[in-house]
Amino acid sequence: RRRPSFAPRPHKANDLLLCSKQLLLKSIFCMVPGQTRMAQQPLLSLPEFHNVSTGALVVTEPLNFWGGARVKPKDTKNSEPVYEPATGRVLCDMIPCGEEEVDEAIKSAHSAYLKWSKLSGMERARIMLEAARIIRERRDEIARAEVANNGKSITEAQVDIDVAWQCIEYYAGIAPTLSGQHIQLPGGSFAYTRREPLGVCVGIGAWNYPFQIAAWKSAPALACGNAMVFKPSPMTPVTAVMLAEIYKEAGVPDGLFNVVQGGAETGGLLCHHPMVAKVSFTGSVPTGKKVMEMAAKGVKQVTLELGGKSPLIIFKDCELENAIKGALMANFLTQGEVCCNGTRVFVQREIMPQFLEEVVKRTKVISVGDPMCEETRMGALISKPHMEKVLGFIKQAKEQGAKVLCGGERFVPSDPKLKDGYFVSPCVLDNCRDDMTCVKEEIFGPVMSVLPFDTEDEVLQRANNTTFGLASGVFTRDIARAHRVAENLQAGTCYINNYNVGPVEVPFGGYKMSGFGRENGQVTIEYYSQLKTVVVEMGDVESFF
Ligand SMILES: NC(=O)c1ccc[n+]([C@@H]2O[C@H](COP(=O)([O-])OP(=O)(O)OC[C@H]3O[C@@H](n4cnc5c(N)ncnc54)[C@H](O)[C@@H]3O)[C@@H](O)[C@H]2O)c1
Ligand SMILES: C[N+](C)(C)CCCC=O
Repeated sequence: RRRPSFAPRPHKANDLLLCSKQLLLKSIFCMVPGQTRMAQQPLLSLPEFHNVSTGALVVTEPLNFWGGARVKPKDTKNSEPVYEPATGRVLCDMIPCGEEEVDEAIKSAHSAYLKWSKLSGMERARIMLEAARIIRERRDEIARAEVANNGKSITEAQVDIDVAWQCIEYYAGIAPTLSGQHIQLPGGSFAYTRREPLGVCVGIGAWNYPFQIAAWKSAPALACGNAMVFKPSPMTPVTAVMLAEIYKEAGVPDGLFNVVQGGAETGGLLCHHPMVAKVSFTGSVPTGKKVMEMAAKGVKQVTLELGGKSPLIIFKDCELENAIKGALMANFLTQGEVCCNGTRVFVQREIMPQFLEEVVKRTKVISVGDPMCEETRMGALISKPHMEKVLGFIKQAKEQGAKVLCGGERFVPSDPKLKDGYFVSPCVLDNCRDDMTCVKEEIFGPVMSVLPFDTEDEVLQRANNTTFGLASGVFTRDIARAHRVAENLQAGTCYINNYNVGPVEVPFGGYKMSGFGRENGQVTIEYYSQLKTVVVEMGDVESFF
């Protein structure tokens, strides 16, 4: 399978016929490649996602992957149902890996690491570029699987998949440039440094960006010559294994990127395993602390990408139209389930009425509904308990004195198949104070808390008055103020006159309890490699003894 990079996949006549038939019937049936008629058996196995619609997907194939193939779970007794957020229907079972399976996956990764780490950066890059190309080619089927599993809108999922292949492409570009330093020493002696891989790295993911997180972790790891065992969230087990298959198809050695399914117990087995050199974790602060503790026992390196409660500061001299768009982007992507969301929106008092009027008007018209539809802008929350938690935060906010300007309720779309979906109408809260729970805690739902402020000093102090430090944002036309505010905000990212843009060239990560280490950008190479110093004596040994 070697097509020129970025060449579109050639359509076969049958493909076109089947696609148009499928669109006409608007239903999902099992297709066998090359067949001219559709079988009457409802789908679905993973390779046939192309036109999948909400409520139609059932995933039955094994979701573990090591040794270059999908692996059936050894024991199904701890199996958990995984729900499709838009319908509340069971999508598949998540069957956690036990000790023996985790050990097999890690050993498989180690044997691949021994081969992969001996390749040159150019050789690794070629394979990674091929993986990026395949993801690009299969963007829509991966995005559809992601939507079925996560509930976000197809438009956003497509962007997530694009970011994933861009990330792999970016680190493929960096792989050949990894190099050390040459240091001259007296008498012709010298030293040099080598940037070497760490070995087997573990990636543990959250459920909000399942495929993208797997790419953000594996791309720099593989570029540096490591192997990876990745554990997705038990709520989103479906798409990481697609990435594993794509890496395999691109030509990585069997075992280089592996997927084990499971929750806390499986995560613990990974963190404790003696053959693991590093754990890169994305998730909540409490779990991050546990991961760090477990990794500390084996003195393993750790990257922690944790939660946030980020401030977005809107000064009265801003370009208001952009500030409003920025506030919407800062709060409502992925149903508000985004770690770096700017959920504390500080608005300078003089422009508060115009800001609120416009932001509420636009929030009310956000189309919430079937996430597979191109027109939908907000899908369903990840789970019923999570939806209830978000609604609980809104109820508590009202009790504490906040005023709901719009949304904040369970939403039941008119389409009957979505009646049990986990939809919440996007919510804007006014009359907020810094001491309210909705302003202090990460809600991880479509809830924007708006807070008035008067001066720059005051807002900086309030913006920084949090244990989190993932992201921040400022809207102003005053260039000096923008950079001054960026300098003084205690956060790993500060967006000036925009929010939630995430090019893969740009490092991403937290300050304070939002974690440490970085993903994306050149700097992440340092988190997936170690530096060896080689000292070369050209003369005789001078001994004191
Ligand atoms: N900073 C970032 O880049 C980023 C990105 C996405 C999500 N998040 C954060 O993630 C959180 C939401 O995700 P979540 O609910 O999946 O988080 P979570 O902490 O509950 O779970 C994250 C992952 O950790 C695993 N896990 C749970 N207990 C474990 C243990 N004891 N040992 C090892 N692994 C364990 C889970 O199975 C899951 O794969 C939010 O706080 C959000 O802000 C951060
Ligand atoms: C919204 N961004 C910029 C893609 C970041 C997503 C990171 C994870 O929640």
